[in-house]
Amino acid sequence: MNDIKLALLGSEGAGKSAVLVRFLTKRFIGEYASNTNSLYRKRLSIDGRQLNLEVFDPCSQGTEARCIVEEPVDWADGFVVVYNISDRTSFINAENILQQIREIRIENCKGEVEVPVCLVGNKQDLCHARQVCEEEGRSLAQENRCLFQEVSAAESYQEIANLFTQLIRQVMEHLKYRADRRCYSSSKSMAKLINNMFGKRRKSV
Ligand SMILES: Nc1nc2c(ncn2[C@@H]2O[C@H](COP(=O)(O)OP(=O)(O)OP(=O)(O)O)[C@@H](O)[C@H]2O)c(=O)[nH]1
Repeated sequence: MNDIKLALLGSEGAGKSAVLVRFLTKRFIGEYASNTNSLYRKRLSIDGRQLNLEVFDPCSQGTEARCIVEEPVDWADGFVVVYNISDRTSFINAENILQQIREIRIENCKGEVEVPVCLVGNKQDLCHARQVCEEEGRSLAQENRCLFQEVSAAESYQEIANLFTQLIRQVMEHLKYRADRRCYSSSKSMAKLINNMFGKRRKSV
């Protein structure tokens, strides 16, 4: 059974909880308590594989502060960064968060910076009040090599489900790649060790 840990990041009120709850329950619930950190758990089956999904939805008051972002960046295997298409400030904040994810991963993961991320432009139903065009979201996602989708947690489920599924697939591949690399490098060190122990002796025979 795979364990997949995701973190939701974004401005206060961007609709992080709404997007997540839509994915987990197919329902839209208008209001959520926003003054606590929440950890959601669900068992899923994707491509025939059973997984335990954990999603951290941090209390976003003051998400701009780097210390709030740092904790989930260390913990998570993948990220969902949400902004509100009718709020440019939330888009600028999403841009900063993507940058912070990169910086913190560089600092903490010794160069292993590629981590699956999806950028979500929420509240697509408010397009009459749009402040961020879809193209801007797409190009920010391209710059950061992440998935991108505009959605409306209030009105639709399918796009959100597709996006999470794609992200979870990327996370599973990423975890496998990391495990293979660990395996390869430990078998390389084992080969080196064996060589050191026996190689020299063989030479002197
Ligand atoms: N019109 C519209 N409103 C939405 C949508 N998604 C969420 N909302 C509303 O936006 C407000 C904030 O939603 P939340 O899901 O609590 O946002 P959040 O990012 O988790 O907020 P914090 O927990 O405060 O950080 C609520 O009033 C939701 O009902 C959407 O797709 N369309």
